[in-house]
Amino acid sequence: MTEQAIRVRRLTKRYGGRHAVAGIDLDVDDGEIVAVLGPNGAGKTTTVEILEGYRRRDSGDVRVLGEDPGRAGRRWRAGIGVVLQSTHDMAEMTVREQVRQFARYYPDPRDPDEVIAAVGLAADAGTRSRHLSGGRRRRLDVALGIVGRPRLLFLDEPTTGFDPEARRAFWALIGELRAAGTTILLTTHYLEEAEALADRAVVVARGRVVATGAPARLGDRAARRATVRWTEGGRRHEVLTDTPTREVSRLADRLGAEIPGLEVVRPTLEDVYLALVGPPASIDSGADAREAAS
Ligand SMILES: Nc1ncnc2c1ncn2[C@@H]1O[C@H](COP(=O)(O)OP(=O)(O)OP(=O)(O)O)[C@@H](O)[C@H]1O
Repeated sequence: MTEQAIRVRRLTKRYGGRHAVAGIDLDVDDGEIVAVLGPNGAGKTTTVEILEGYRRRDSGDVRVLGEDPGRAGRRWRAGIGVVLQSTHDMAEMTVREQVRQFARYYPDPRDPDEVIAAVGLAADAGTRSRHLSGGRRRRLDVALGIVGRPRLLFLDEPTTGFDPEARRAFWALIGELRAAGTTILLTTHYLEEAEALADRAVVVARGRVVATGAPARLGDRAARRATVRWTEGGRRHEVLTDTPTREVSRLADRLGAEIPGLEVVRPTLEDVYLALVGPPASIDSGADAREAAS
């Protein structure tokens, strides 16, 4: 069944006089994993919460699993799974109790114990959630998001605060959901997360889509350009080029086989992303990557 899971046209939402979402278009096919990337305040959560039916839009056309989330009923809700940014509090209940309770909300849930095992929490099934580490707590959130066997899963910044090991384990879990055919829309600040997980990335800044495409090809032309630097006549020289190999070979003809101080630098995905979204107010690692590349 190839159908569009999400179709959004000209979506807007204002808070007071300010646009949080200023005309977003978004398409997600069935079975696709799409990452919405963007800095703090870009409008990602507002957009996703409108798609989940938790916020009202001001204008625009929104279809999620064929329905308008602003009007859809319980049957529609049973088809979506949601992992919010900040979680509900059932701190005194154990992992197993929470997953079982959530399973009761759905007409055709997965087996709670299988879900607990799938997210790697089998050893913690009897643990109260307030005793779980941040990473394990997030796995429980995912378990609650998938126990209803959703066709479409929303993950809002699922790995914020994870250490690298927990992040990789989480990525593996998403890979399993992908293999099972789940459609996933996730928001993230992490470019490497979009690259690891998503078929397509949609970059949002100031309430608008500023780029869309396969994560590795974001910014496309800019991503293929390279900077060639070398030393000649006691000075550093630099050119920006689409054809660095030809440039280097021309230099070699002119300067001899060993070109003094030769460097060929391609922009990292971080560089391309930062160029798209503007100043990196909230993207510390991006600033580092830029410094390292320059
Ligand atoms: N309930 C609200 N009332 C007023 N303004 C809001 C509300 N929710 C969000 N905003 C504002 O709307 C803009 C977009 O916020 P949103 O949370 O959608 O961005 P985001 O991209 O998800 O950011 P983050 O990565 O920090 O979660 C921000 O300027 C935010 O301050």
